[in-house]
Amino acid sequence: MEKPFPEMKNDLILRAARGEETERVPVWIMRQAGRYLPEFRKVSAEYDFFTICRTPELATKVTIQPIDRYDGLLDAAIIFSDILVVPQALGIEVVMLPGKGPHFPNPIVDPEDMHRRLKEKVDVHEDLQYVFDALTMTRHALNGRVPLIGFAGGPWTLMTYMVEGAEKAKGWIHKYPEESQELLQRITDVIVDYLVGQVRAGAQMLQVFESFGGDLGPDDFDRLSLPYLTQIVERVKYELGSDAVPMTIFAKGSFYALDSLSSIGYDTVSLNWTIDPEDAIEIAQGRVTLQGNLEPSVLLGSDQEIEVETEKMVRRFGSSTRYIANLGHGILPSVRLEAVDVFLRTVHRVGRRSVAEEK
Ligand SMILES: Cc1c2[nH]c(c1CCC(=O)O)Cc1[nH]c(c(CCC(=O)O)c1C)Cc1[nH]c(c(CCC(=O)O)c1C)Cc1[nH]c(c(C)c1CCC(=O)O)C2
Repeated sequence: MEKPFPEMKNDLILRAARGEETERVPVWIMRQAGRYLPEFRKVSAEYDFFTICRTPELATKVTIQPIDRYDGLLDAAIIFSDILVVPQALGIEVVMLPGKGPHFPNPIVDPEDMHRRLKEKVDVHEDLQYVFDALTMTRHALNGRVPLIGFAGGPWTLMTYMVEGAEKAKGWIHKYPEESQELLQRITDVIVDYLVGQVRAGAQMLQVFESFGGDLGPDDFDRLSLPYLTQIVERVKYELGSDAVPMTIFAKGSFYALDSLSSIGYDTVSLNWTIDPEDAIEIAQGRVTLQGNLEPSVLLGSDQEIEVETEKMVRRFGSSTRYIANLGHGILPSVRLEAVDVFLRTVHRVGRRSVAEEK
């Protein structure tokens, strides 16, 4: 018998994602385990990025770092990993260049190359078991303090990386339209198994990062991203049961797709700062919980500015009970520790459920 997971002491974010009433607006920060934390920099000076991902003890440790530092202020942990572990599982090499980001030494150059090099059958329990182990270990170590979020990259975003960037990816969709759909489908199939495995291992909420969604215009998004994002949510919920786990879609910059993204089965839609809260609420019509969307560089400003901008954001979203506060993208590495504290405390202060009534 496996050890049961600890009882939850704070499930605010899960309730908000499902559209239930919450006492206050929940908050977490994309990339909250990262370089702005001195304790993270210490670990990352000692171990290579993917070594941390592949070592459950290390992944658990860094996942919990922000939860400890901002004790009682964050309402979720997100497992320390990267969206690029899926291309690795498909057989494509990825290295993380410190301070520069991901690098693909041998990107896929054409369909023939894809057929030759892409692994035909990926068994996520063989290639990505280390993520599942990290999730199980972290879920126990969190001891019910906050829910644990699992994640994957969106197919269009991963394809862009695998063929070496947006220009090449757009070249593919015009030069090799059928094989592009094949590549997107093959990536999607792995993502579905991967997300299902994450939930079985202990993830309590899932987020799909279609970070390069905004590179596509509305028509291309409908062809190259939306069908796969739809498959992901439908198939994961089919496998696990539709109430098993709330799912968030973050298609960064694809504000034009908010209506469709609100109607394909995701519980939460994460927004960046290119859409006004009022417009988002109007389009979403209560079908989904909205998450976001502070411009991350606000956290580079003074405490006072952070407080003003955060308060404005929470009040603007606040008339919607279906809201989770976050940044519009990942936290920047040069953000001060105190700035994060101000952001979180402001959400706690302004986001009490009286906000809606005050308006
Ligand atoms: C596009 C993307 C990637 N990775 C991810 C995305 C989607 C989100 C987004 O749009 O930003 C997702 C991701 N990457 C990381 C997490 C961990 C959990 C968390 O949010 O705290 C998550 C959720 C760790 C990481 N992933 C990376 C770091 C920094 C590693 C380091 O240099 O020490 C961390 C903590 C590296 C990474 N990984 C990636 C890039 C572009 C970079 C370099 C840019 C950067 O450094 O911020 C690919």
